[in-house]
Amino acid sequence: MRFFNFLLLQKIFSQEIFSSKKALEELDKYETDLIDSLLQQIRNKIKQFETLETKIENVKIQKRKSSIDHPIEQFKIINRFVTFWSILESEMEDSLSFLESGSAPNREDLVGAAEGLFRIQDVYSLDSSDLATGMSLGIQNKEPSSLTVEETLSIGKIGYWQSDHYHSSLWLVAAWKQNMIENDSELAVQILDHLAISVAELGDVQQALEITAFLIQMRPEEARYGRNYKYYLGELGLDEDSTLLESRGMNFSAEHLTRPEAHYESMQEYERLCREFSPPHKSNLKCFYWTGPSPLSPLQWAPVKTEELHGDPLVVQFYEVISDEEERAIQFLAGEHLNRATIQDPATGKLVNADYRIQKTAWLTEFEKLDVNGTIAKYNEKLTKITGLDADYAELVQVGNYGVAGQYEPHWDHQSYPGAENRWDPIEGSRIATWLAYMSEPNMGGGTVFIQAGIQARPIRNSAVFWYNLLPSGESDDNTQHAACPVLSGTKWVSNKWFHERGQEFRRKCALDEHQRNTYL
Ligand SMILES: O=C(O)CCC(=O)C(=O)O
Ligand SMILES: [Fe+2]
Repeated sequence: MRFFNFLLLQKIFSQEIFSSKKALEELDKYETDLIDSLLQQIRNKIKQFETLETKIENVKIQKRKSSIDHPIEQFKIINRFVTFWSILESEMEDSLSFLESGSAPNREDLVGAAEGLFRIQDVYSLDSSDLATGMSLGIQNKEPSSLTVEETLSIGKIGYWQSDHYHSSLWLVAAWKQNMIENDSELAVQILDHLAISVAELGDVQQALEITAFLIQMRPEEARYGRNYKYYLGELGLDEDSTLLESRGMNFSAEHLTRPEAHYESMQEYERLCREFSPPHKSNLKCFYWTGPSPLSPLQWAPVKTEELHGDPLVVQFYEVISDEEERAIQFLAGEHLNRATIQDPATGKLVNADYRIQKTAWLTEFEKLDVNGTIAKYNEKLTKITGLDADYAELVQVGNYGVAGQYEPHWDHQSYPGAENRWDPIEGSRIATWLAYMSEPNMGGGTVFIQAGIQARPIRNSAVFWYNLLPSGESDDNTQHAACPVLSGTKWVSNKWFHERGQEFRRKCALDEHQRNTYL
């Protein structure tokens, strides 16, 4: 249409217009076409914008109904920024400055969010289909978040591209089940294409063969499926005429597939303890009001509600030791300093992200410019009064905020355990004790488990867990290995204070017996 008008226009303007009626008639015709063409273009744009409007409205409605505390919602928002908003931006022919700023989520965030879902489903034994179609996960007054088939498929594909065929199979089967209802053949092909390869990679060639048979029916023109089919037949020692040994119809499954071996020894125990939502009652433990480690440090703060969580190693939880205002202030101060927790790569010496720790941390000094009320100094002072250890001989307050399914796998806080390469700084000594305060309460998950002690400390707001990493002799207490369970839903803020050995000599006298255990606070 446009091209036609252009030719006509060229013809008209190659002559004088006012001096001939014919030229005017042609101009008139051109204008009629121009009007039709413009109206058509505007109508197309309106239709396109109406479709966009519906899409955006749907996101708006969905956001209102669901909570960002839900891990599925966390995946969805990152996915929207990586896929949806950027496409929308080009359709709107207008740029969304946030997307160009470089701070918008990227593919790495999307992979991290999908891996977070893999982690919580493993640790808490959750089924992919249940997660995809909506589980409340302790979030009240909001609808459980669910995924579209496309989103479930994209989680499966992320697993696939990460060569994590176990999780890709679980999510692709979930997508397949969802798509049985919607019955979109293009999506069906994509799901089965990835699923066949994933299950074959895990050794289930029989199922790969059956899936490929369906793919051949759906896309006979795709030669690759024929080749794969032959390959799987060969693997199974069957010839082309043999009928399939099993026929599960279209009920593909991944339940029988086994998860690859854990990559560290204490993983099973870590996961078991994290799953213990209501811990077994231990009758030999006490609750009491802790009135301070007298006589060296007489109580100056207040009697503290204390619960023994374990006797040896001694682990206690102090309740109501941090106020809401203090929590808010510390979270605010940490805000601008939060950085992804890193570890030193032993090979290169560079700081790198570690998958075993999904958390952002910030170190707070007593001299933060924005700390107008001296919150950090007062906090340190309080810790000294409660624990009897000198907070001047300790690291700065470390504040941590966990990300999607954030966790910290089993570790020791001190470095003098057997096999540790670098013992602690000879001047400051090792981390004698840990104060771990919970500054928010996740809806589900996010407890701290102690592997050898076999306990889970609940992340209860305003409370703190305290334990000694070293025996009174100064030797390492190897039974203090602990881990942060993945946050299943909600937000987890913690703050740590690591007291060092030096400077505590008169506050915590060392024992003469090398093996004496910690029996008092
Ligand atoms: O967040 C937790 O529950 C534990 C954190 C921890 O162990 C650490 O930061 O060293
Ligand atoms: Fe720790």
